[in-house]
Amino acid sequence: MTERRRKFYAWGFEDQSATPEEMKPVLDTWHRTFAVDSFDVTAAPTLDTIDMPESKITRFPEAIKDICRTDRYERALHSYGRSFLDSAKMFRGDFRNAPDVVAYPRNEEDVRALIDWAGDIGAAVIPFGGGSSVVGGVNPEINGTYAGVVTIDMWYLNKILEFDPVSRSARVQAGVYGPDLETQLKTHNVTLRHYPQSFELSTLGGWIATRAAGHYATHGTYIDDYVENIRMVSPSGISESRRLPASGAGPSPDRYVMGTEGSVGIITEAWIRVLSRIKYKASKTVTFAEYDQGVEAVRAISQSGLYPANCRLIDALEAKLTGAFDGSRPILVLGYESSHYPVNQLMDLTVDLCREFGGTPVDEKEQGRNSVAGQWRNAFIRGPYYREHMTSRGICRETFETAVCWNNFKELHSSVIETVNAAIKRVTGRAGTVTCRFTHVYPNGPAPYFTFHCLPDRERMGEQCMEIKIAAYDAVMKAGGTITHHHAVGRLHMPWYEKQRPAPIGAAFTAAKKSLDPRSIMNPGVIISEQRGSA
Ligand SMILES: Cc1cc2nc3c(=O)[nH]c(=O)nc-3n(C[C@H](O)[C@H](O)[C@H](O)COP(=O)(O)OP(=O)(O)OC[C@H]3O[C@@H](n4cnc5c(N)ncnc54)[C@H](O)[C@@H]3O)c2cc1C
Repeated sequence: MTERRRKFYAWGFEDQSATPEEMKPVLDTWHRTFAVDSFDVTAAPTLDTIDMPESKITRFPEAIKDICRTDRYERALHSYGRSFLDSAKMFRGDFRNAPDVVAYPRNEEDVRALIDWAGDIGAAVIPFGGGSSVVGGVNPEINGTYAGVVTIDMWYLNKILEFDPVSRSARVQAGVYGPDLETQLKTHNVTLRHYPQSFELSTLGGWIATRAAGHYATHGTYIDDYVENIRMVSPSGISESRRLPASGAGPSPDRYVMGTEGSVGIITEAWIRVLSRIKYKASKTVTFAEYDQGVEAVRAISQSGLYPANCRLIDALEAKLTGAFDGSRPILVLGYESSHYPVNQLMDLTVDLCREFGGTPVDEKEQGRNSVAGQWRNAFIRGPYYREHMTSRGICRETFETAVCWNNFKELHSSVIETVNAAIKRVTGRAGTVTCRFTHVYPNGPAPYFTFHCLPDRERMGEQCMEIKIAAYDAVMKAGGTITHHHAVGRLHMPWYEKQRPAPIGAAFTAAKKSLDPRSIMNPGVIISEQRGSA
C-alpha cells in the first residue's frame, strides 16, 4: 500500500542503509572497546522465514475492505517499534505478536469506520504514525480478550489543510512525517523546527500522542508548546478543542489528549504554531577539565535567562565513542538560532559564562560537518541507521532518559552510572559502557539521556538488555527522576509510570478512558493497564 517501502525489521526505507565505509569506524570502535577481533554476523530476517501466525481476522465490511491489509510484509512492518529490544526480537524472527490487520485510512471518515468496526468485532486498535516508538507503544503485545488487533497506519493523512498567515499557524493532518511537513511548510515560508532524533520517520500525530521533545534544548522543548488545538476520533465520537493562543478555561483538553499515546482515540489533525524561517545561527563547542564543571556551567546557563537552542553537555566517553572528541574531556555543544535577530552576542555571553566555570571554547579549525559539533551531530542523525548492523553483530546499544531537579542530579548521575555498569557486568559477564548527555535543560533541572553498550548472550539479547534496563529504571526512580522525559510510556514503562502517577489521577484517567473508549479497544495496556477481560 505504501509506494516506497519501509524496512520491516530496521530503521529507514528499503533503499536506505548505512554503507560499509560509514560503518567501518563505528565497528572499529566496538572492536577496540570490547577487545574482540570480529563479530559473527546474523543475517537480517526475511519475510519467508519469520515466525508469524495466520491473521485471525479475514472478513471485512465492504466500506473498508480496500484499505485493510493482511499480507506478511504489512503485518511484520507493524509488529514492532524501533528500540534495541524490538530489534533483538526482529533479528530472532519472532513476529508471533503481529497485528491481524493493517489498515490505511484515506480520510477521517475511514478512521471512524475502522474504529467502529473494530469495536463491533471486539478487536483492539493500535494507532500507528511512523512506528518509531522505543517503548512498545505500537507493539501488539496485548493480554486482554480481543478478537484480534487492527493497526491503523496514518500514512495517507499527510497534508497541510489550511494556513493562517496572520496567526502564523497551520492545520495539519496527523500522519505527516517530519521531512514532508517541513517541505509543505516551506511553501508558506515558515517552519516548525521540531526535530526529534527520529524526525525522518515519525509523524505529527505520533509527536502529539507521545509528547515528543525536539532539538530545542531550552524553552519550547516539547511539541506541546506548538499545539494550538487537536482533533481526535475516539470510539465515543469526535473531540475537537477550540483554536486558541491560550486558554485559562479549566483543565486543558489538549493537555489531556497529549500523552494519551493512542489509548483513547486517534488524533487526525491539529493546528500548530509555526515560525518564520531561521535567518541567524551560531554554534560553539566548549570543553571542561571536569564533568562537574560542565554541569555547573549548564546549570548557570539554564538559570541565566539565556535560552540556547542547543545546550548538550556530552560526557567525555560519549564524545569519544561518537568520534566527536578525544575522550579526555566532556564537551558542551551550544547553539543559538533566530528568525529575527543576530545571535552572536548571546553566544558570546554564554561562552563567557562557561569560562567562569573553567570552560574552554574549542578552537575550531574544521567547520560544518567536520567540526566537533558537526561530528557529533552526524553520529546523532545517522545513529538509527547503525542499529541493524550492531544488532546483527550481537552488540546491544540501548538508551533511557529522564529529568531530575538540579538538587538531585549528581546523586542520580553517579548512582545510575554505577548501577548500570554493575548490571552489565552481572548480566553479560563482561564490562560495557554507559554514557550520559543532556538533551534538554530547564532552570530547575536537566534531562539526562543515558546510552549503554554491551555484548549480551546472542540467544538472550533482549532478555539481558531488559534486565539491565530494569536496574536502570529502578535507579532513576529511586534517585528522584521521572521514568521518561520524552520517550513516552508505551508498554515498557507502565510499571514505573504507575508508581510515579498519583493514584487519584490514575483513577480519573481510567474513568476518562471508560468514557472515551467504553469497550476498551484503544491501544490496550498503554497508559491504562486495565484491559478487556483482564480486570
Ligand atoms: C532513533 C530514535 C530517536 C528518537 N528520538 C526522539 C527524540 O529526540 N525525541 C522524542 O520525543 N522521541 C524520540 N524517539 C521516540 C519516538 O520517535 C517518539 O515517541 C515519536 O513521537 C513517535 O512518533 P511516531 O509517529 O513514530 O509514533 P508511533 O511510534 O507510530 O506511535 C507512538 C505512540 O503514539 C500513538 N500514536 C501514533 N500516532 C497517533 C495518532 N495519530 N493518534 C493517536 N495516537 C497515535 C501510537 O499508538 C503509540 O502509542 C526516538 C525514537 C527513535 C527510534
